[in-house]
Amino acid sequence: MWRAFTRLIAITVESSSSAQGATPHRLLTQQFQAHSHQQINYLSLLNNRKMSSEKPKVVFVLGGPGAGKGTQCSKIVQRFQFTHLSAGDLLREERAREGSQFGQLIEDYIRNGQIVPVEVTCSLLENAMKNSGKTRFLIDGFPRNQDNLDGWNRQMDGKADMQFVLFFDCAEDVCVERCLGRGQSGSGRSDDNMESLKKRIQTYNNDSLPIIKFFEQAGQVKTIDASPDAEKVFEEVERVFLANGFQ
Ligand SMILES: Nc1ncnc2c1ncn2[C@@H]1O[C@H](COP(=O)(O)OP(=O)(O)OP(=O)(O)O)[C@@H](O)[C@H]1O
Ligand SMILES: Nc1ccn([C@@H]2O[C@H](COP(=O)(O)O)[C@@H](O)[C@H]2O)c(=O)n1
Repeated sequence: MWRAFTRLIAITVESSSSAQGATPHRLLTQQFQAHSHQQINYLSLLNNRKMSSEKPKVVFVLGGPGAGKGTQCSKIVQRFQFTHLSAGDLLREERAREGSQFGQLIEDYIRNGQIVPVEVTCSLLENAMKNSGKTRFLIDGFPRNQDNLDGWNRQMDGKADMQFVLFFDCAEDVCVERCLGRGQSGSGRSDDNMESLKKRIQTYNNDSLPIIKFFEQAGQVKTIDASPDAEKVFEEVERVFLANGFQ
């Protein structure tokens, strides 16, 4: 049944432009919701370790595609005691995992620059948090839309303390240039190309920016100018972490 479902997804993506009033995302999500309930539990079963008794501290790291989130997270990990969990990396790992029931679904969403249903992503994040045995996390590229945010609140309620949102503010043309540069240097990513980038940027503007605005209104966003070189950007990042009590 699942194979039939994933085939259906591929067909849906191809043919959805002709479907009246139905975006590829809406169709993919509807198909996912209709079939996912019995499939999803195995992700929760992958790990039955308990989280450490200390409630984990979480920093959400957001910004446009290619803004430099991953680059800065590596620097934060070196300087402060944080564990970096990239939602995109976890999804790519799950896509590549032999026997994964979500591989094709994830690939379809990634190639189309759309956001994978939160049940998959949040389970991957929670499992990774548990597996690490650590208590300070940079959660990079999440929450990316309302579904991500609602899913996190549902699944992680009372299980983690969000400290702040680190927002890398970067002009669209700079983001595009960085992603294309990354593609040319052999990232191997199926979405570091102009066609996917247009969709990723659209998703970012339509779905991710409202989430950043929501956190901003709650006074939880630390905005960093991501346009200078990576060392300069990190000077600002370091200041934010020190000012928030991290050593
Ligand atoms: N401040 C910077 N100046 C110039 N290039 C940068 C800077 N930061 C990162 N880069 C380069 O830009 C590309 C994208 O960076 P990175 O992978 O960190 O972005 P990202 O925000 O994590 O991207 P994505 O959301 O697509 O995963 C990489 O090739 C990286 O080396
Ligand atoms: N919360 C998320 C994060 C990512 N994705 C998908 O992965 C793609 C790549 O993400 P990066 O952060 O590594 O750029 C992204 O375009 C989405 O398709 C997701 O679905 N949900």
